[in-house]
Amino acid sequence: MAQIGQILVDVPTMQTNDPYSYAIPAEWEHQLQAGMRVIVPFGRGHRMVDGVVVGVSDVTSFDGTLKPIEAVLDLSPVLNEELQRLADWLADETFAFRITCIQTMLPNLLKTKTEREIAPLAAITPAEKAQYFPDGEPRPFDPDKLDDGTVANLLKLQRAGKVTVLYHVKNQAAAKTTVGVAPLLPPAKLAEIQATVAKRAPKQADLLAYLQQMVPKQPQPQAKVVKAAGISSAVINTGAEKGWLEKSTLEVYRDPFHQPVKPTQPLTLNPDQAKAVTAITAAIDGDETQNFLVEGVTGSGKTEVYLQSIAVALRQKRTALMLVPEIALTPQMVNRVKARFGEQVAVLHSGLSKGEQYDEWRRIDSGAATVVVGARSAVFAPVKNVGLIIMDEEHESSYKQDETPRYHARDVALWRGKYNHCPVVLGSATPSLESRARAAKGLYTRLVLPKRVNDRPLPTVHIVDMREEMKSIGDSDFSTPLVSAIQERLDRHEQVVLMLNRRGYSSFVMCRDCGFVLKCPNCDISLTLHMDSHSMKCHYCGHEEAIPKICPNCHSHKIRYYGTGTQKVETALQAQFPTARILRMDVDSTRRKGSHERILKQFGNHEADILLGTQMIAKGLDYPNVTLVGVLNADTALGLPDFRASERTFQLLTQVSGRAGRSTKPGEVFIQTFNPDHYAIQLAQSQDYERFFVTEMAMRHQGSYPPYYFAVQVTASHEDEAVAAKAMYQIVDALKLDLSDQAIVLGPTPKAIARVKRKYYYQVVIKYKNEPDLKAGLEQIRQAAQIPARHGLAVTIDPEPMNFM
Ligand SMILES: Nc1ncnc2c1ncn2[C@@H]1O[C@H](COP(=O)(O)OP(=O)(O)OP(=O)(O)O)[C@@H](O)[C@H]1O
Ligand SMILES: [Zn+2]
Repeated sequence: MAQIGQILVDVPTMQTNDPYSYAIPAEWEHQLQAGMRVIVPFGRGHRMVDGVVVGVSDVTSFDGTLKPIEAVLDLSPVLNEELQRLADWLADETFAFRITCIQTMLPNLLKTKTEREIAPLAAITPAEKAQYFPDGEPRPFDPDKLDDGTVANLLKLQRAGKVTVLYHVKNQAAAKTTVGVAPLLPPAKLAEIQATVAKRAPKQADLLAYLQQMVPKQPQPQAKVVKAAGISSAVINTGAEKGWLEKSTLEVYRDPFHQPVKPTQPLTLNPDQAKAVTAITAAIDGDETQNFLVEGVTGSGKTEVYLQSIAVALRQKRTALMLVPEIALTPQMVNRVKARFGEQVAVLHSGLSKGEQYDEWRRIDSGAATVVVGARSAVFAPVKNVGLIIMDEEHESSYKQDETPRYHARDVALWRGKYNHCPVVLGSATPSLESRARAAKGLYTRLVLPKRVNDRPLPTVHIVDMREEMKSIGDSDFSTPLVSAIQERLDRHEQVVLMLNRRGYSSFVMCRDCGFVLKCPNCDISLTLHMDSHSMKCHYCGHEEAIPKICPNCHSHKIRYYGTGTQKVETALQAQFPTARILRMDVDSTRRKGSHERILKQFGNHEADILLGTQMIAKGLDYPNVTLVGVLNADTALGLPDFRASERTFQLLTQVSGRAGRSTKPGEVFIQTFNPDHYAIQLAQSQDYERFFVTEMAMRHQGSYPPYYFAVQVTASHEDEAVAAKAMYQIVDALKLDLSDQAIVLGPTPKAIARVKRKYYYQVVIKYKNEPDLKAGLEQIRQAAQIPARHGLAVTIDPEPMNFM
């Protein structure tokens, strides 16, 4: 009996979305499993491409045309059964290629070309070790270069847990290294030499003294040795020449969360928290899948509810997955989880090197890590036997992926909850309308934490009408009441958080004579002035050019800056409060790795009085000394042509307000706005989520928007505007929608920013209640969009657009 493998090849096109059959070479028979990666010849030219096994079946004989699998990259599946099913579902849901979905789910290291080694494990017998690892060291593993018998035997050892396969990135250029120093001689010997050189070369004696108290074979960074021993690096070189010490290359571990954290014990829950934990516990124990929406005001202690629920899952020998919006912005949350659960916590985030990511992934896959914390893509972590999935700040739009596959982590979490028979807990102070509406329908059980812990009050929120303020403060960005509130805090040594939703120095540059605005040559967007780099930048494509001194259009010298950015406000703020220590946090100040954490840590240590930032400072911060929050421009989002503009504004204002007065000192908030009567701003003032929900739902109903309607956004882009537009009209025709009452079509229209990176974007938004043929229709469009005749035309389908822009 022979076997054939069903292989999805890594060639994301329509024709290859279904697996191809390949003959399984004899040595891999009954070894090859679904979820393993392979290399196969593809197409007429027999070009070698990567692929993933999705099925294996027995056949009596091969059809003569079947090509054989060229090589097998894994000894065991990198995608377990659950993740394989998830990939199928994901491809279906998001109109993406199956191979693209699989690639999205794997850690980066497994996506790149890697070198493999096979290494002995403790369980190996001396005889086996002698046979396969003659020098006792791991050996390169390339099944292609080994004879079939050896491969088969190594596979057997692997299944018996006696060997393991290690992956190395070929290009380790990204790894940060430094010079390490370790003693080569035992301490007694070093002491002996020290005595002989003490008079003649006191610096060498110092080095020898230091080396004696080092742990053998544990290199320390050279810089550290130089400093601690009080010597120069020339002395280290002498030591190396004389054979006292050995230099080596040390990899610097760059995980900002690797610092040890002080362990914490569970807190005594207040009655609302206890009720929530009890309900979640019952669902972890129960057979039916039950999902929850934890709606808790800012500072109500949601984290403690999560942590104690995770503990319940762990006690049952199950695992837990916790999603956070963005790891870099939530170091406090990661530390809290680590402080409670220690070594068994794995953290997945983009700040890790590929190797570190892969190490964490493997700790999860092997079951060594039982609690996983990570941002959006961590929802694909290979945790098994999941007992609980938590999604903190569930309303955050960063949970939705903006590129293919356009998935929402919430939907993936719900799918995995069902698969694992475990509850999904969505938590927020300001749940998304979708989630709150589903809770109202009974799809989620609502758990409410209506008060802050220890009955601390919510902050007092003031609305500042900037239309009035402008009369006295001119074009300053700070209203009179905000200025005196900041001064008060500085006098009392308390801390201030200021939010401004625009980075850069000013918004745009305009000529006062001819009205010319400097725009990006590639995109339909004006360029932003950046003072730190002394240039004009496009926030969409990264285009950068010099700041104009005269108008490029009319050559007038009256070219001026308009609008406000974080850099400009920082300068103005410093001028107003010369002694205040200010930290700025925006995309520009946090470009370097680890800078988010550093800024937040500095602020947490009260090394600064004011933290000024974009909306990235609104999330999760829990600093007891912050008693004042100021929002400089509450209106930025309100003006956008986005049906979620009010929701986003309400959420952002409520979240950022929630940073004030979280400990014993009460908090105060000033919201500067030109729309003081807008309901989103008024209700953010009273921090009344329920009223906002009811009001906004009425608006959505009136406008036939989600969550009353489902929506799909189809986009076509091409360098030629006419091609993009025409494609959109053809697509709408082809869909044959029932426009009588089930579907509403908006467009085709150019997108809000019609041109990005030299391509024109046209879109259509289809809102529908129940359109049974829509999915099949869209699937067809996806296929039609692949026709080579339409070269350069890209069609994308977003099944749950975050906005219609
Ligand atoms: N039962 C409790 N007893 C005492 N302190 C508690 C208790 N629960 C939580 N806390 C403390 O209250 C503070 C606020 O809790 P936490 O940060 O979890 O709030 P949150 O609901 O997540 O708020 P936000 O949505 O604003 O981030 C924390 O410092 C936490 O340690
Ligand atoms: Zn641009």
